[in-house]
Amino acid sequence: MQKVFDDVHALDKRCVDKFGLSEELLMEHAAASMMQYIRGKFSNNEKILIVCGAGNNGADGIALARLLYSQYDVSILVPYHVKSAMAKLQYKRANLLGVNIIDTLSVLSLEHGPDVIVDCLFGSGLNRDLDDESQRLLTRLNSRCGHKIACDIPSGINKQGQVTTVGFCADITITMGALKTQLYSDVAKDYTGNIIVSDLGVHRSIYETATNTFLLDSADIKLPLRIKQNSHKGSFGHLSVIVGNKTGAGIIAAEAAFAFGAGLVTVITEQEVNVPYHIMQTSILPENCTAVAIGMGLGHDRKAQVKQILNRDIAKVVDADLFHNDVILTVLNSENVVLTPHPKEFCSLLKRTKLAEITVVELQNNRFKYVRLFAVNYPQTVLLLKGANSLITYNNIIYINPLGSNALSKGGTGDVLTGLIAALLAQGYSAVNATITASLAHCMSATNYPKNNYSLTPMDVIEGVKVL
Ligand SMILES: NC(=O)C1=CN([C@@H]2O[C@H](COP(=O)(O)OP(=O)(O)OC[C@H]3O[C@@H](n4cnc5c(N)ncnc54)[C@H](O)[C@@H]3O)[C@@H](O)[C@H]2O)[C@@H](O)CC1
Ligand SMILES: [K+]
Repeated sequence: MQKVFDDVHALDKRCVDKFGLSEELLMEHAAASMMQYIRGKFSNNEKILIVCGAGNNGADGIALARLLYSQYDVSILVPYHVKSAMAKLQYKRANLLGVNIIDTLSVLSLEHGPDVIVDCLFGSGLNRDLDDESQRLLTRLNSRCGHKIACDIPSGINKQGQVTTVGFCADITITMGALKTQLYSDVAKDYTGNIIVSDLGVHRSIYETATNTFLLDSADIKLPLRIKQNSHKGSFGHLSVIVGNKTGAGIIAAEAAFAFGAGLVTVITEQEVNVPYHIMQTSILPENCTAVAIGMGLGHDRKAQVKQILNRDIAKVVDADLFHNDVILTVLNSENVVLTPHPKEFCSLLKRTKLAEITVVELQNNRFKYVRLFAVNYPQTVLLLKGANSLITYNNIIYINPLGSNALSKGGTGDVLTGLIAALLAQGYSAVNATITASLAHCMSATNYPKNNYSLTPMDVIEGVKVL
């Protein structure tokens, strides 16, 4: 788990005030870390184009050019007059050294384009929409071949993680000091490439302060591996899955839960459904059940039964249709409840809770803002907002799961996730731990899937969690 920050300006300032570092020293480290990355990957004399803006993001790039000069065939493209004091200083140094400085892309030959393009146009100082010239430049850079590195933040991604017009499409983002939330908006996922952090003169653990946002990784998974031999099916919980009108959703969730370790799984249904032999079925909730999954394919019937089940003091995952029903309000802020909405369902939840009345576009543009709003009002409820980077919140902390894959954009994969979370709740995991592990397992299964990414089925995801 790594720390993530909304803004690192205060952390930069703290380095200067508390540890006596200077802005120049921080910048030297930023440039050196990009140099190290390039040296580790590219041989001498490769062609490197560094595109530098007027502020300190540009200054990082100009300093990088100085460090790479003579070992590589370096050019810096400076399309606007440098403005910040550091950019002016770095520009003067690069000039004295004889670095090739150009002001337009067209002077570079198309046939022998650069092997590496480093984007240092805008970083954290982007404070307005890109003008036509910057848009054209970024579009042309994106269309060029070559390994693409973004310095700090891909140009065009704003503070909220939105790309309003064009953004630099990087293979890797080398971000300065610490991870930033804007790099983990859903939109940003198509621009950042891999993300690594550069130290800025002190080790990252010293640079970073306290935060309430964390980035999950595969090491955070805690699989329900069985330890004790002296066990029986009851040792691993009994999950009830409420099956609704669309019976497939509940059956997929039940299958997923069985594969993820639940000792017993029963589907609760008023009609006879076709389930595998190892899944039981009945019409009322068994007394000994240890968790419930409800909402998937439910439709809007059975209101009395749904209310009764939601009122039972038992761990539950609530999904899908229930976010469009005021009955959801009865479970908010009770312990051991996990909500797993997709963006449209989350908008409905926000409306029902009277926290906000917004469109899906507004939500997607401000995912962190609205998840935090929910978290502040319902700190005891675990929320998992689905997306390219799913956000999980509990107790005012946000966990980002960046491992999502486009292969999961398929009907039925959400039902698998519900089943995985419910399986862990049934086995006694806390709501937040169940959600973190299930969400990671779901994504890791999709990532490990060996066939083409368009072909993944919910059953493949279930198969994948068996071999993590
Ligand atoms: N503050 C520090 O101590 C450090 C800063 N560093 C670098 O400095 C960067 C931030 O530098 P700045 O605050 O100077 O900001 P930037 O360099 O990101 O951009 C600011 C400049 O771009 C202009 N600008 C903003 N939006 C624009 C738009 N849409 N179209 C045209 N021009 C636009 C501004 O007027 C300003 O001239 C970080 O991203 C990082 O790369 C690093 O060197 C590490 C240390
Ligand atoms: K940049």
